[in-house]
Amino acid sequence: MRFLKGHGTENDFVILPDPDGELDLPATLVARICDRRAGVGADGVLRVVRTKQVPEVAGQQAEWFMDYRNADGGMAEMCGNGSRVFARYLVDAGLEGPGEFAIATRGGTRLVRVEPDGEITVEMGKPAVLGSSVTTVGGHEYEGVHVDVGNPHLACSIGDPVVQLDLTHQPTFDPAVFPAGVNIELFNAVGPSRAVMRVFERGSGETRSCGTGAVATAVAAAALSGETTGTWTIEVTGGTLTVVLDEETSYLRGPAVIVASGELMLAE
Ligand SMILES: N[C@@H](CCC[C@H](N)C(=O)O)C(=O)O
Repeated sequence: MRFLKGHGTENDFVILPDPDGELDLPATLVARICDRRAGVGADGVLRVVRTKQVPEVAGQQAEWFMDYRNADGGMAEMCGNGSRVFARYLVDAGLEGPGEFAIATRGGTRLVRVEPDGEITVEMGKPAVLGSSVTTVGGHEYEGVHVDVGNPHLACSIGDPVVQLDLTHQPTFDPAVFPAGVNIELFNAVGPSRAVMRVFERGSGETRSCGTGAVATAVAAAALSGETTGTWTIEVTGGTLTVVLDEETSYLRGPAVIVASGELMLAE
């Protein structure tokens, strides 16, 4: 099985080209591929399949479907960094031209644009603010904003420096609010339009970046000053992302690179 490896601000993915939808990809195989010692190692898998081959998304107006899986093999609706890496692969492979095109995701169709400097912008849709909830990290309880970016987030502005947090264990969350689990962002607002964020992702643990989480963080950070729009710089462990919030939608911009390709020996 051919694979490629790529990342967006060090949120890393194994890319599996499967244009005709022939690949059987059970959760156990995804988990083995993502294993950082016994597999290739990644935060998730991006299966590249023609939209028309997948009944659940076949109605979307996009040639290619990003079948995203978390490192534990679970499916998620959307992945912001993965969308950029997916777009980078499509352009590098000559499957889409450079410029603007749509991709299908479980969270709906997303427009992507390759910028002149090589960064990629993804239109992320209008984030939904659904109230507040709490999490406990290292014995400290933090309140945050429940934001849906296609997938669920709890974005918490905290007084403690995020660099000091211990995110080696699953933070607590309220299963009544998040019955399907949640991605948890902890952030410090460090300027008028800038925040430093760490994240514990559903199905992947702490990652060095999360694109949907950066959008959720921008929404929560803006809300602190009573705003719903603006351009935010989100510093993550693996780099820097830019989030634009406007009245109708949101945009995520950042780098996306392919770093390797090869032949996968793992099989079910
Ligand atoms: N890293 C991603 C989000 C991946 C999905 C998430 N773990 C979930 O389960 O919702 C991003 O860049 O958005």
